[in-house]
Amino acid sequence: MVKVAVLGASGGIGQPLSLLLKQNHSVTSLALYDIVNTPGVAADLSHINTPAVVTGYLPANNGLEQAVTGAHVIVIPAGLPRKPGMTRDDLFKKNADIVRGLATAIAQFAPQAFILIISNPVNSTVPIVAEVLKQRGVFDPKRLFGVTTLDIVRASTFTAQISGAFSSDVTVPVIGGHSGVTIIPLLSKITPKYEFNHDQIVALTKRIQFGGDEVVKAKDGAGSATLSMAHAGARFANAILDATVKGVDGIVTPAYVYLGAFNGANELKATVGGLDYFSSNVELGPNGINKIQKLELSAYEQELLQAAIPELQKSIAKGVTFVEEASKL
Ligand SMILES: NC(=O)c1ccc[n+]([C@@H]2O[C@H](COP(=O)([O-])OP(=O)(O)OC[C@H]3O[C@@H](n4cnc5c(N)ncnc54)[C@H](O)[C@@H]3O)[C@@H](O)[C@H]2O)c1
Ligand SMILES: O=C(O)C[C@H](O)C(=O)O
Repeated sequence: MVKVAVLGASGGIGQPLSLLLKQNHSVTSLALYDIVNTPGVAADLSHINTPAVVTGYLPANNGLEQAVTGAHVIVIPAGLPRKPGMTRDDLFKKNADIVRGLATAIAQFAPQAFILIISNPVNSTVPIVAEVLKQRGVFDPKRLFGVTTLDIVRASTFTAQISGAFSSDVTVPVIGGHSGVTIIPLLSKITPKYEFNHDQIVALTKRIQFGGDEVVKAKDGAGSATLSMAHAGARFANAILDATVKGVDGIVTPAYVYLGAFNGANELKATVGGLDYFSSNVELGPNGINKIQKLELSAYEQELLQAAIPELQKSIAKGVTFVEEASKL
């Protein structure tokens, strides 16, 4: 059995993400958990003639426990989205609590699962989940991922609009974190190779860093990216399933991870100011992360990294402190 659980499955991301995961024939069980509406979403998806058996859970009757128990992959898009004028960090107060609660249940009922965090602010919510798992002695850094795939998707789209390439053929590694200046697109590493001039690099970098704001502004109070995020979340979840269920070799993709217990982590940590969490290309294997790749940066990208480090430091510390304080209550 290959069970995938989506926590926050009734939301703007949760519903289309669950739809896309229902298309993956490796998935035999799809468990949808939310505080509202999952019976309806599950009934609807369950009529699609793909293998996954869909079940919906609410908090009543140990719904969260049932949703995560036995899950191979758990994807978390639960939590509030931004409105215009807000930063992702403005979501911390509400979403930190939500994510901590979900992580507590995962630690107890699904400690072996691959955990994919979408809820913002990702730069802090991933440390929150890690701290909860550490406190309970079940943290495996190879299995916890902050999903930054939307930045990679945007980077392909925005760069192709300038270079004229087919966007689906373009790969741009995006490293750092998932918020404003912590998002560092490596345009020097774009494939197929393309030489942007400096003004183009500066403009594209800014657009990729603040791509989320474009959607928040256009939605005008109705939330943030949901459909493109569902695409990105499914793409990342499918990569994890391919590596860990089908045994597909050679999958490399950026993700925001804890720098520990896999090849390359210490070397990378030394080049990013000692940060405990960072997004870079990870090489996936049957047990999750095999290796994280080192950075090769242009002079401009090095400047971007220096701007990102203090921001990331603050966001990571905020997540860690939150769990420490909460556990004293
Ligand atoms: N990582 C990324 O690139 C990325 C991209 C887009 C959005 N996001 C983030 O994803 C999150 C969700 O965005 P959305 O647009 O789907 O929001 P949404 O409000 O449409 O959906 C969120 C869902 O979470 C549910 N929820 C709330 N508390 C819960 C709990 N304790 N347990 C389970 N479910 C709970 C809500 O009922 C709702 O259905 C936001 O934090 C947003 O900022 C991240
Ligand atoms: O911008 C947001 O708040 C949502 C998400 O992080 C995004 O990048 O679209």
